[in-house]
Amino acid sequence: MDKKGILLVNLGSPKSTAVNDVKEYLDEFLMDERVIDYRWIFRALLVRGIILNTRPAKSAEAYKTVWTDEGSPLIVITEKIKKKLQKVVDVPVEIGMRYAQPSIETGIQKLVDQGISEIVLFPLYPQYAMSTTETVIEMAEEVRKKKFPKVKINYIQPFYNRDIYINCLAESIKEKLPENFDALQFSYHGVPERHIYKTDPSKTCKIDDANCINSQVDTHNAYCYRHQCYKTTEAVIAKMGLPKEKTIVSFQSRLGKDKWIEPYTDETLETIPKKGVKNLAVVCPAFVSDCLETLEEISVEGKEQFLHGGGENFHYIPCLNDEDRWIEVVKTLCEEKLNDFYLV
Ligand SMILES: C=CC1=C(C)c2cc3[nH]c(cc4nc(cc5[nH]c(cc1n2)c(C)c5CCC(=O)O)C(CCC(=O)O)=C4C)c(C)c3C=C
Ligand SMILES: [Fe+2]
Ligand SMILES: [Fe+2]
Repeated sequence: MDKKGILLVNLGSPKSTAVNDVKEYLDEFLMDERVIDYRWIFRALLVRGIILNTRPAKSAEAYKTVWTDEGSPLIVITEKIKKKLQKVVDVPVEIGMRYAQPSIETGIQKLVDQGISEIVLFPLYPQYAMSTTETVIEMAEEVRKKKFPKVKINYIQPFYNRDIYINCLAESIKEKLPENFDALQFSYHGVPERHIYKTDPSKTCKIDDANCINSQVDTHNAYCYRHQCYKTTEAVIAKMGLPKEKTIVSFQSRLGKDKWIEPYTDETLETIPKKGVKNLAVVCPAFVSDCLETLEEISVEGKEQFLHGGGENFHYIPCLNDEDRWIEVVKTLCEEKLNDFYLV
């Protein structure tokens, strides 16, 4: 019987808050053709000729505000998830990051060193996107073919609509919601709009905007990131018994001048107080672990934008992180794949 193991994959962080380390990380990240999907020469001109001249210093300052004694929150939390999962499953668990260290290759190597030849790889993103799930799988396959051709990898699919995840997220939000709030905002990481019309044609958004965001449309292509975000939202608020009128969906972290999927979180935060939303709770379900984008961009910058727009109380709801109920979900999703190895 082949020995099995689990690899949890997250996005990754710079190795320190030094500007040069942030620059190295951003170079690897933004030169990924699934993140900035221009032809190599145009991507290099944009990233190395423009973005990397100014962004690393700005991002390094932002990272300093969230960095902990143990390191980047994203890495520290992913390690905590690994440790808790390891206590409840009977196969070895390792972590790997799509960018920087520990890399996906390092994670696979650690499993192989323990005699493992069948790996369940879990991209820790609830919704599918070219710049998340797809690039993780591409990288893992590249590494596997080049360095570990005898290893089999079974990939966990996006779980944006799985009942066990929805129940877990709904319960977690419910527990953390303040007593009085005018609206609950779901802020998802954005992507350039063209990303949802791209990649493999079977994964492309094929319907108009209104239907894409209408989560009732079941015939919609299962791999549209925007649609999956609306599906997650709809399922969670149904589970919580929250009226749709009390919820807002928006997309954060826009970079550059291209059109990204709308509405934008920063603009929404500035304008909703004028529409009567004075007490706001915000949750970020594109992330399973807190990171720069939630702890700085939402909790600090987002709060300022909301207060500046006339808001009064801003309440950030943390990600699932290493909550026990989330570890149970991770365990279940991993065990499903460990058990169906021969069905793929
Ligand atoms: C074109 C640029 C980007 C796309 C597309 C993108 C998609 C995307 N990203 C995440 C999750 C995370 N992104 C994080 C940081 C981050 N993202 C971008 C750019 C794009 N992301 C940049 C330049 C950065 C670095 C920070 C900065 O300079 O602003 C993080 C946090 C990492 C950390 O160390 O804490 C996460 C997580 C998703 C889910 C996604 C598409 C759906
Ligand atoms: Fe990002
Ligand atoms: Fe769509």
